[in-house]
Amino acid sequence: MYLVTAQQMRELDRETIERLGIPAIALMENAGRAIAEEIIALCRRRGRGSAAPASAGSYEAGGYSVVGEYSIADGHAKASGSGGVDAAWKGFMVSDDVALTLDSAAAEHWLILVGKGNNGGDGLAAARYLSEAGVAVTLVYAVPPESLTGEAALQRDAAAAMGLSAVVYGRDRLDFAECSGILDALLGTGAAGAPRGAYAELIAAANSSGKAIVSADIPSGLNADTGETHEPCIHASVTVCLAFLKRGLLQYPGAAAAGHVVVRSIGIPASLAREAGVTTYLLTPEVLRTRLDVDLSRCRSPEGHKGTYGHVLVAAGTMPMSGAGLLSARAALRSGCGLVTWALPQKLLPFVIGAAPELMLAAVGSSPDGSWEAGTAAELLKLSVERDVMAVGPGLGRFTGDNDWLRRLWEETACPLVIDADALNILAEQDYSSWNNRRQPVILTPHPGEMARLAGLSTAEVQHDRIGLALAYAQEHGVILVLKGAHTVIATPEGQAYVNTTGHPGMGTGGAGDVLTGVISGLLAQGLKAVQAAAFGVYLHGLAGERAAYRRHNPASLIAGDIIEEL
Ligand SMILES: NC(=O)C1=CN([C@@H]2O[C@H](COP(=O)(O)OP(=O)(O)OC[C@H]3O[C@@H](n4cnc5c(N)ncnc54)[C@H](OP(=O)(O)O)[C@@H]3O)[C@@H](O)[C@H]2O)[C@@H](O)CC1
Ligand SMILES: [K+]
Repeated sequence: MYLVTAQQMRELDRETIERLGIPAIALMENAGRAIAEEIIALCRRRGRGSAAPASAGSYEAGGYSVVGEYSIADGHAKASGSGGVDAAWKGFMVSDDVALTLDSAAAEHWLILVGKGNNGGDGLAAARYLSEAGVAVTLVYAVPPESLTGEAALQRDAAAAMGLSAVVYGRDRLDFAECSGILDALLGTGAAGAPRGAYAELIAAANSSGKAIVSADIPSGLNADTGETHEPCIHASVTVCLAFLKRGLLQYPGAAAAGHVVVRSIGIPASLAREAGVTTYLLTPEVLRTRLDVDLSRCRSPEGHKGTYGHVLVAAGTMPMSGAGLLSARAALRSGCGLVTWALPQKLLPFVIGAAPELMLAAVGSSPDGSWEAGTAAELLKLSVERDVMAVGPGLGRFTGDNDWLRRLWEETACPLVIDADALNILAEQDYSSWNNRRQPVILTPHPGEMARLAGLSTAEVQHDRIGLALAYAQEHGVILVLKGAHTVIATPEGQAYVNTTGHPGMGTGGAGDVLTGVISGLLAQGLKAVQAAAFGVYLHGLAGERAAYRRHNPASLIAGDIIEEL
């Protein structure tokens, strides 16, 4: 599933209209119908006492979900809002337009908040379809209807010709308490800055009404690219995103404001996005399989042995943070690699022997306090010769000469490197673009604080547009970047980005990142390419976190070791 910016969306709209010759009004009709169908589906679910959309084709994590029109389970197209028809043959049958049929329509009254642009036009089209389904609607124009132009004006006239009731905000009486739901069609991808005037007042009133809100395309007040929420911003139950998923709907806080996101086709072919060079994707099983060529079954050869599945070297852990190394090393084992060697300061050895009997231990250095030393680089380089990947950083601490230490590993190891935690902090002090001889890929796995140090930004600036930053950093530095946090972003030096939605808020616990480092390293050792290992590792780590959270009486009890056990 593609992720697009507002600018890319405008270009794809234009391509569809100008090159394919599909009239803009047809796209708007499709959008209006899709929105109406999702409102009816929401009304039905409310009637059944459930607020969540159907699960077919949905990618869900921690209360956030994206629902597509295609089932990821079987690859068959499924209309996400349709109710289904009895397939058994009972002679000649005529069925109604099920997706636009609502038994409880008489109990519904929706306010349609209409903005001046095409987003408002989508809302007006949706209002007609809802009215046809028997739902009472009242159009609430944010601006005088005469100021609408183009397709939105056509929709205004069609709604008026159908006799739909309409009020103009600020001129006519309006009572949110009288409605059963609100369609937010105020601002879409053409919005600029914080909502102004009547738009701001309507958004604030809608939010405080306590009614269910469905947003057309994006919640009004959201920056469609960055996920920044302006003041005010609609807090939707459902967002019916049109044609392609907008980046801002996946990035927090926008992802929280959007509620459940349903992506609906409106007649813009996906092939246009590919031709236009859109290279940002939602990380789904389908994307893993088809774009990244990952074998999701993780099939193992009947003739395989431990040598078949690769050998990870983990350089990690100090006396006060030995657990970080242990978690990474154990996670690498659980990811399916054949062997894991944990290189650790000599002094730690007696304390960790037996902690995970499956691990091989390699004591390095001779510091009396169990910290790392610059001289261990030579020992690690020797160890790395027989290994397929080196993971460096978890629980490493800082030490004299650590800059040169990391530089040697970077320049002299002949295997892929996964760099995490304090090794990232070391890197942040370097102009490592001048480092040489790196032929094998490097994967950096920063959390937002580490990313801030790497990029010379504040954490808030990192979080402002995680996708944009990850893409820019990975391309500039020639690394695969795994920007951790809610909806981890994986960006490649070639300019692709994948946004993951597996995971659970309970995973915000010490050591969860160390586990991820181990998983990615273990997958690399098994022969996955760097981008495959990074993306699949993040995806599996999130799934394991979800399973671990659901096993607990309360997800807050989740600890990093639980994630390893669910891998
Ligand atoms: N054929 C197509 O293109 C298709 C488009 N589609 C739909 O169109 C949407 C994009 O439509 P759009 O480009 O017309 O912009 P849109 O978001 O409706 O609003 C822009 C208007 O709002 C105003 N305004 C701006 N910022 C403001 C603010 N902060 N506070 C207050 N007002 C503000 C601004 O007015 P101005 O200030 O310039 O007078 C401007 O006129 C897209 O999200 C999708 O829903 C789909 O149906 C597919 C086919
Ligand atoms: K909207």
